[in-house]
Amino acid sequence: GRFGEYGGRYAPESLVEACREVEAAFREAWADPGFRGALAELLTLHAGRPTPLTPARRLSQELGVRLYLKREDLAHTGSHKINNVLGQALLAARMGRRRLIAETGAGQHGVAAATAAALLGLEATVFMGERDMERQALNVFRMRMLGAEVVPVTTGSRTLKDATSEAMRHWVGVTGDSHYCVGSVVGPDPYPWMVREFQRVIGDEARAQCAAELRTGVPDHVVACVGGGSNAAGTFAGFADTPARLTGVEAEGAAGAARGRPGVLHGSHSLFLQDDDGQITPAHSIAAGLDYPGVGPEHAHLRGLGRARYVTVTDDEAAGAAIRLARTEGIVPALESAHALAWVIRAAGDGELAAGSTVMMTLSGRGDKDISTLKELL
Ligand SMILES: Cc1ncc(COP(=O)(O)O)c(/C=N/[C@@H](Cc2c[nH]c3ccccc23)C(=O)O)c1O
Repeated sequence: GRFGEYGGRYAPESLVEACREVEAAFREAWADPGFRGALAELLTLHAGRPTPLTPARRLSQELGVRLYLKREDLAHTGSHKINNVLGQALLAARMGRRRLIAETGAGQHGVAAATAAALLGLEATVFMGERDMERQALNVFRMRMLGAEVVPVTTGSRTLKDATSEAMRHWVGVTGDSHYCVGSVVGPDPYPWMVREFQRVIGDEARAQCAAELRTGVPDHVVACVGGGSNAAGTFAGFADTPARLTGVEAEGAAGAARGRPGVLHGSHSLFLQDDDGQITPAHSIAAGLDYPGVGPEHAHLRGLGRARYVTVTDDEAAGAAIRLARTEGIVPALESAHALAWVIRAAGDGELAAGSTVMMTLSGRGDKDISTLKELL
C-alpha cells in the first residue's frame, strides 16, 4: 500500500472504480496551480486561515514547559475539518459531482461538509450515528440549518464506525453524481493520502510559525489527538523532516494506533481494535470524534517506523484538561483536542516532557458542541 504494508483499496468492486476516478482527478487538480489557488483563496477568505500559533503563557508557567497551541478551533466552523472539506468540495465540483456524502461522529466533519456544499452550491447528505446525534445535538441543528440532509444511523453501536459503513454503502449506488467526502485519513486509497494533503496546511503553517517564534526554530515535541488521525497527520507532515518528537494521543477506549492489530475496515488495511476472530470490537470515548475502533494507515506506518509514538488518556483526564485550559487560557477546547492536552499535562508532570522543553500542540477544535457533556462534569 501507499504506507508500507498499510493502505490499499479493499473496497467493493463498484467503489474501486470510483476511487480510481477520485485519485486521477486529485492528482491532476493537485498539480494544477488554478486548483491550488482557488483552494488557497477559500482557506483565506472563507476559513479564516492562517490560524494563530498561541503561546499558552499561564498554563506553560504551571506546567514548566513552553506550550504553543495551533488554533484550528479558530478556523471557520470550529475545527480543522474545514481544511479537508474545502479541498474535497472543490474537487467534487471539478469532477462534475453535484452532491457530497459524508459520515460524522462529533458532527464537526458533517458541519464542515454542509458548509462547503452550501458555499459551492452542492447538495450534502451526512450519515450520523443516532447516539452521536444525541450527544452532539448542536451540530445536528447546524447541519440542517446549512441545508444538509442528516441521515440517522441505527445499526451497530450507532456511532462513527456505523456511520462510515452506511455512508460507503450509500455511495455504491450514487457514484455517478455524488462524491464521498471522507472526514479523516481513513478509507480506501487515495483518501488517507488526499485528506492528509488537504490537512497538511496545519503543519506547514505551524512549521513557519515555529521558525519565526522559537529560538531553535523547531519544537522539541509535536502533539495532536488521533481519531482517524487527520489533524495529527496534517500536523506531523509539517515536521516529518525535523528532529521533533511526534506524539499522537488517543482515547483509552478507542486506541487503534496504540492497541490495534492489523486488519481491514472501511476499505483500508491498517490497525484496528479486534477480537481473536478478527471481529472489530466497539470503541468507547467521551469524545464522539475519537470514538472510532481504528486509525488511518499512515499512522500505522509511522508507528511501525518508530517515527511517531501513540499514547492514550482516559475520559476523565481529557475532561479535566478541557476545564483546565478554559480556566488558565480562556479557551474551551473540543473534548477531542482535550485528549492531546491531557497527555501534555500528564507528561509534564511525570517528567516525560523535560522542564523548559517546547511543545507545539494542535488544538483541533472548539468545545461549544461539548458544553452539555462538560456541564455534567462541573
Ligand atoms: C474537533 C475534533 N478534533 C479531532 C477530531 C479527530 O479526528 P482526526 O483524528 O481525523 O483529526 C475530530 C473528529 N471529528 C470527525 C471524526 C471523523 C469523521 N469521519 C471519520 C472517520 C474515521 C475516524 C474519525 C472520523 C467527526 O466529524 O466526527 C474533531 O471533530
